[in-house]
Amino acid sequence: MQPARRIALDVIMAVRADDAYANLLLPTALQRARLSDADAAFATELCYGTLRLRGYYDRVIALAAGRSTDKIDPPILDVLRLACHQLLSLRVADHAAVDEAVSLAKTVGSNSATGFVNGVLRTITRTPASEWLDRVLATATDEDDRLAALYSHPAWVIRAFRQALAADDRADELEELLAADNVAPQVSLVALPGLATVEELDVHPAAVSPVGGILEGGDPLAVPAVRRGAARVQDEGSQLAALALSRARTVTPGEKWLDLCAGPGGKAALLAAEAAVGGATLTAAEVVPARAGLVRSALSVFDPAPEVWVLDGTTVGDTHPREFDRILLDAPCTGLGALRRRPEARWRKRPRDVADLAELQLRLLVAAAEALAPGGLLAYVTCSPHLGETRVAVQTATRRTGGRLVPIESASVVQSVAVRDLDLPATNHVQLWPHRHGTDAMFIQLFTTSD
Ligand SMILES: C[S@@+](CC[C@H](N)C(=O)[O-])C[C@H]1O[C@@H](n2cnc3c(N)ncnc32)[C@H](O)[C@@H]1O
Repeated sequence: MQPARRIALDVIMAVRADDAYANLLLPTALQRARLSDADAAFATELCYGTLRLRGYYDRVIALAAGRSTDKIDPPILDVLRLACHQLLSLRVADHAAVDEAVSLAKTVGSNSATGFVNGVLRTITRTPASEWLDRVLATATDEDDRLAALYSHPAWVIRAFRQALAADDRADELEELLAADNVAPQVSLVALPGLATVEELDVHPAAVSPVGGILEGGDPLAVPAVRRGAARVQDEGSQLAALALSRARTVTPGEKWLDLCAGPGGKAALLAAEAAVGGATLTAAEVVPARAGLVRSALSVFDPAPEVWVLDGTTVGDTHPREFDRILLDAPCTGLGALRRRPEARWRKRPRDVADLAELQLRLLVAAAEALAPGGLLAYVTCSPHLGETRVAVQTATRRTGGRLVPIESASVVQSVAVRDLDLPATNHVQLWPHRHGTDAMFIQLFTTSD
């Protein structure tokens, strides 16, 4: 049995059974197995590809097996999904994919299950991949179901994306967005100002960020600036979000900045660098102690290192009223804007998560508003384009703060920071998109106060 397939199956099963995160589990598993670069790349493609396209493969499996996938033993279903990815997307030789799947099935199921896997996969191999697609699409009940099948997204996520795109007058870009979610992003790096330069990273030019670059393959730790903590892996949308706050206006030395939801510390590191260059002081807060530890380690490259508080951000208005000149609220959110880099996330989130998170986002926004000094700047950021977490949150927070929080035109700020024309619509906020900007779908709204 090939170790790449074994590792991929183990990770896929852990994601399903234990709510594990593939992007945390897989690198450790690969390191432990000491695979060659080629085998590690194969295991990664098998694992991420299978998790992403699970929705489509389940439809093929149901047709080939003649039964609904919830009637299939979950570990056996995982084996079938893994084989589907090889047969339908990677065009691995039929016999290799089927024989290896049967061997894997023996380790997780009964003899009859092994026969079942063999039978279902032989059925799949008898029909070309393009015809399976036609057959699956023929079963679609409506347009949302067709898109759900074709792009392997839950239908409720498709509806949320359609609404968010329509609100930006981009309704006709839905399929481009869904397709972009199924392509693994390139690795982008940020050079922390004052500690490293983009030139010394020796990488390809960034798509939009003035402090970023793109690493085309290879290990980020091979870049010396990354090894010494002066550069980090960071999505370019996140870079623009942090810079929108730090560069919206000139920094006055002595300004006090707060990153209210800082874990694991990516934006905090960029803000700390910007603060140090401008003579401001950053404090980072995070409610989960272990994540506050990650923030501390992200900030340990600075001397002096910014303070990190373990703090429930919803209380900051009471404990630190009118104290901070700039606040970043990178709110806990569904992460629907980062589906490219979190292959299993689309299947894990539920519509009710949006409602729970929206309430927390509002409480954090209201608290941040109270902690903001008169005339200060607040950046509300999510890596989700869901309107409930973006525009609706902004409108509700504006009301709930009795008008103290005043949205300011953010598109021109973000555009002025970016290195190329972002073609942003004339809206108050900024919504970035993977298919347009090559970034996660970050939402950015800057606010000031009315007093
Ligand atoms: C979207 S992440 C922030 C990502 C971070 N800014 C970065 O760039 O690395 C949101 C963070 O908010 C934290 N969080 C959730 N509820 C919080 C609360 N009530 N107060 C402070 N932090 C909270 C989560 O634990 C999570 O680490």
